[in-house]
Amino acid sequence: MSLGAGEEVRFYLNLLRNNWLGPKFDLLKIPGPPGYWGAGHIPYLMRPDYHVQALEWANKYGGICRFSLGGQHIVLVSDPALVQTLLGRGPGSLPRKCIGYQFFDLATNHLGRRSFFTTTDEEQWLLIRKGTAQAFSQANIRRYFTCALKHAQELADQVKITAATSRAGCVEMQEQVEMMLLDVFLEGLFEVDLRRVNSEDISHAMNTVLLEANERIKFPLRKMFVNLVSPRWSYKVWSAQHVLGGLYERIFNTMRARGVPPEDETVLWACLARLKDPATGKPLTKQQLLPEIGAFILAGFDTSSHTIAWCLFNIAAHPEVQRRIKSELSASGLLHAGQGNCVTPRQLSYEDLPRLPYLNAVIDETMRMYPVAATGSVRETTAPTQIGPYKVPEGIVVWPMIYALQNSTHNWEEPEKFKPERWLDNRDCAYATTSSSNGGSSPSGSSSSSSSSSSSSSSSSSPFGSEAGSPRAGAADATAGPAAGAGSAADARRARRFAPFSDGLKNCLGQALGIMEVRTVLAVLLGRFWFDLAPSMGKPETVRRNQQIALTLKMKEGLSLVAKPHSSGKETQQGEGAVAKATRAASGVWGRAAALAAAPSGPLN
Ligand code: HEM
Repeated sequence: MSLGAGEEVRFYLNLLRNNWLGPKFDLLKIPGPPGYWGAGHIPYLMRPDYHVQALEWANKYGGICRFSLGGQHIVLVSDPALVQTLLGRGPGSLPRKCIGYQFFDLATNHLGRRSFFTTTDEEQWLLIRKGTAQAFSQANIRRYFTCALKHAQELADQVKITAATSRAGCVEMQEQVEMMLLDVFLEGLFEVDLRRVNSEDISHAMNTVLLEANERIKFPLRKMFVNLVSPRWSYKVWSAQHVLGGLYERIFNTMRARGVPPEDETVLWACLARLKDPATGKPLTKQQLLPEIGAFILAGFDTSSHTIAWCLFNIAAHPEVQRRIKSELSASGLLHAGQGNCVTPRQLSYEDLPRLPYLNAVIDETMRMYPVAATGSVRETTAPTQIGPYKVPEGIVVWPMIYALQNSTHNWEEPEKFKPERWLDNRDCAYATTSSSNGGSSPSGSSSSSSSSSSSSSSSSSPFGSEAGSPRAGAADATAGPAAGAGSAADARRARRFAPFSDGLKNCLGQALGIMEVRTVLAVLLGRFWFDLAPSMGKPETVRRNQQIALTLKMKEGLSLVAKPHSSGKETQQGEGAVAKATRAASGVWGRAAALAAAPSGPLN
């Protein structure tokens, strides 16, 4: 599938038709902000945090509203029931067919070919999705856990050294975590020898290309001007594409050199290497595989690493939350005891991960407030379509926007507040309590109320993917193939107001891996360090204002934290005292837990 001009011609014909020719149905009845003649709302969206602007419109105009990028009309949807329908598997769902996705190809290959993530060819998507689903099975996630744990411990060692040698113990975490998870991905899923990879270069190249892709999404015509207006930037993007292309090619060559993998090998590279072109019956060619390798790398490290960075930000900004996490870790024997050289009483195990309900509530609340795929998942109408009470023509971009779904005042009470407790107090927190049939077009948000009546405790203790009633219920269970849902049929019918991994057939394939990585890295880091925001970050409000979309949501200036190892005795007086108290109080529990837990390889060093 090449990036042909056909796609763009179709796009501009749509613009013509939607603006001047052809029926508009109810399009112009959809409420929305006034825009500029010709440019529509582009000027409003040029800000780096354009998702915040979109949220403001959703709050003001309701669960369905409209704006435009030049002549391209966009219907922004944040009503949970309607989001569910649009992304779902049943009638009313829309295909992921939108010009915006083609810009991801900048990062996945420099040959101009579509990956299964961006293609409109459903056969290509199904071939890859189905053929690689096994790579994300429980057994494999457990296997990748070993790799993630090793790298998380190395990261913790690195943080300790950097904190000891830098001014005021400051460590830049966003980039560190990014590079570390790239290593996990390459080593765990592709079994690449990391000595031959410069993670820093790859990570910088990915960021450069994603920044450019992001600008093109907002202004598709940019491609024509950027070479003229900014040749130096163009060259930088081109070079970055080649750095990424070089990595994908090396991975491909390594895969081919390994030969045909045995049937029982289901790690990602083996699943990819086994794929056959349905047309020829032969293994996929280099041209076919490179974009797919790129798509997995693109999707697989930026997302998890920025989620971890946002969690660390929230934790550092809320000392009371951090103390509670420490006491939970302490009760499980996973908090550094405060003596010796950073030794935790026992090694973190895979089974521990779902058994840390408070830490997991912090992760869920962070993923609600700062979903890294904030601006996913975009869809497009391919025929006149009913969107809630409105009928819209073909070729309209419909945007069930994750950030607006999870942060709008019509879906949540006090959405701007960081409250991990909401996940503990209400096991149905991920779901809207009522669903509208009209798509919630009322600005008052009558479509779905956030008030929760249930107060049963949810200490999600079941393994990943089968946490019925948990935020991830209904998410794809990789073991069951592409379209499978792990939640009950009743859960699948309930409207979700929390979908950080998107929903429906094309939800996140790697979500079990992502969650495992986030939990593992946080448990290891928080077991060893007390984190404060570095003074250079300013107040938490400043960080919130400095959000940036570079396809994923990140902190514009990175995340600088003061990391205080528990052994240094440098924790803040308040923090240290409370943690020590919690540790003593929990020592009885820990004693029992330690006796029960079979620590596989003894204490950490
Ligand atoms: C916390 C971490 C992650 C988050 C929040 C996340 C979120 C998402 C979202 C929202 C989508 C849908 C995007 C759209 O339709 O526009 C998606 C797709 C995808 N994600 Fe993730 N993701 C995460 C981690 C991962 C990891 C670790 C992998 C590993 C390979 C991965 C692989 C994929 C793939 C392959 C797709 C495309 C699926 C398809 O088109 O069928 N993700 N992800």
